[in-house]
Amino acid sequence: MTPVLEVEGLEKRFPAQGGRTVHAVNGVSFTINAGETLGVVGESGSGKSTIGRAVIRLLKPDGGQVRFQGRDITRLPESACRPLRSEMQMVFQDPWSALNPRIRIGDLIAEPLLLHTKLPRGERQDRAEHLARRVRLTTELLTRYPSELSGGQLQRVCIARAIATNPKLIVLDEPTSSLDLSVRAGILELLAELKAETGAAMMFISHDLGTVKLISDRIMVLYLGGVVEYAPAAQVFAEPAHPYSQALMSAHLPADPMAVLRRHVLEGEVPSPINLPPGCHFASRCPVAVPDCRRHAPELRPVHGDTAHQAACLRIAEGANRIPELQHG
Ligand SMILES: Nc1ncnc2c1ncn2[C@@H]1O[C@H](COP(=O)(O)OP(=O)(O)OP(=O)(O)O)[C@@H](O)[C@H]1O
Repeated sequence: MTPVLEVEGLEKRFPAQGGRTVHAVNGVSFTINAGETLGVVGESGSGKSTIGRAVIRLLKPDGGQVRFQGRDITRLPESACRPLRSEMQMVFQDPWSALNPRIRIGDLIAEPLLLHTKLPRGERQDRAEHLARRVRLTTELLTRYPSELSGGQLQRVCIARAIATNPKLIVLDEPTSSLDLSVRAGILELLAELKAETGAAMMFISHDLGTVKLISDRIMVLYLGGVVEYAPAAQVFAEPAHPYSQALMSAHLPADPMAVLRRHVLEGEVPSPINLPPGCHFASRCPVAVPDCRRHAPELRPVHGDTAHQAACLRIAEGANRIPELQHG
C-alpha cells in the first residue's frame, strides 16, 4: 500500500542576515503509513517544525520531494495546495494563539467544515457537537469563547478542528508542551485513541521523549536539520545506535532511578546552521568521534543489517559507536 506521506531528500533554507543562508533541513527522507505515528525528536533548532510545515505545504521546500498519497505536492502552487488542507491538518503547540478569540467554540470546530465542505449550517452544527464529544468536551462549551476554556480544553478544540474533515495526515507540533503536566496525559490518551479510530498518519513533533515514546511507532532523531537515526520506537529507546541519540535518551529519565547516574551531558560547540562543517555535523560534540568523522559525511545505513533501524554514524561499522560511560552504566 502506498504510504500516506513519502518524503525524499527534503531541503529547506531560510535567508539570514548579511545575505547568508540558514540550512534548516538538509536532505531528510522518511515515510508515514496510514495509522502510523512518526515521532520527530531533536533539540531546539534541529528542523522539526520546519519539516512539519514543509510536508503539509505551509512552507515551500527548496529541494527533494514530498509525496502525499502518491502525489508529488512539492512544487504545487499555493492555490492548488488549498484543497489539500482538508486532508492534511496541523495542531500547534499554543492553542491560545491558534484560535480566534472572537469566535465561539462551536463555530471554531465547525470552521473547517465551512471551508472545505458544502454541508449546510445545521449539519455543520450537528457535526461540531459530535466532534466535541469525540474529543471529550461537553457540548455546553460550544457557546463559549476561547477565553472561557482551559489550555487543555482549547487543545481539544484544536484537535477537534484538525479531525473535522477526516484528514489522512495530521502533523502535531509539540501539542502538549504548553499544557500543565496534569492535562498532558489526557491529551495523549485522546491522540492515541484518535490514531486508532481515524487511521490517519500522524507526525508527532516533541522535545519530550517520554511523550514521544508513548505515542510513536517509529522515531526520527534529527540533528542540525539531518536525520541521525530512524527506527521503530522501542528500538531507539532500547538500543540507540547514534551517539547523539544515546545522549538524548540518557537525558530522558525512565522509571529506573539509577539512570540519572548514566546521563550523558554533551559538551562542545553546536555548529551554526549558517555555516555547517564538512563531515558529520555532530562530530564537534561527539564523545566517540575520530578524525575521519570530520571529513566524511555519514549516510543513514542499516544498523547491523537491520533495514528497519538506520543510523548515520561511521563508527557503527567498527562497533565503536557507544558512548563509554553509558555502556558501562
Ligand atoms: N522563518 C525563518 N527564518 C529564518 N530562519 C528560520 C525560520 N524558521 C526556522 N528557522 C531556522 O531554521 C532552523 C530550524 O528551525 P525549526 O524551528 O524548524 O527547529 P525546531 O527543531 O522545530 O526547533 P524548536 O524545537 O525550537 O521549535 C533553526 O536554525 C531556525 O532558527
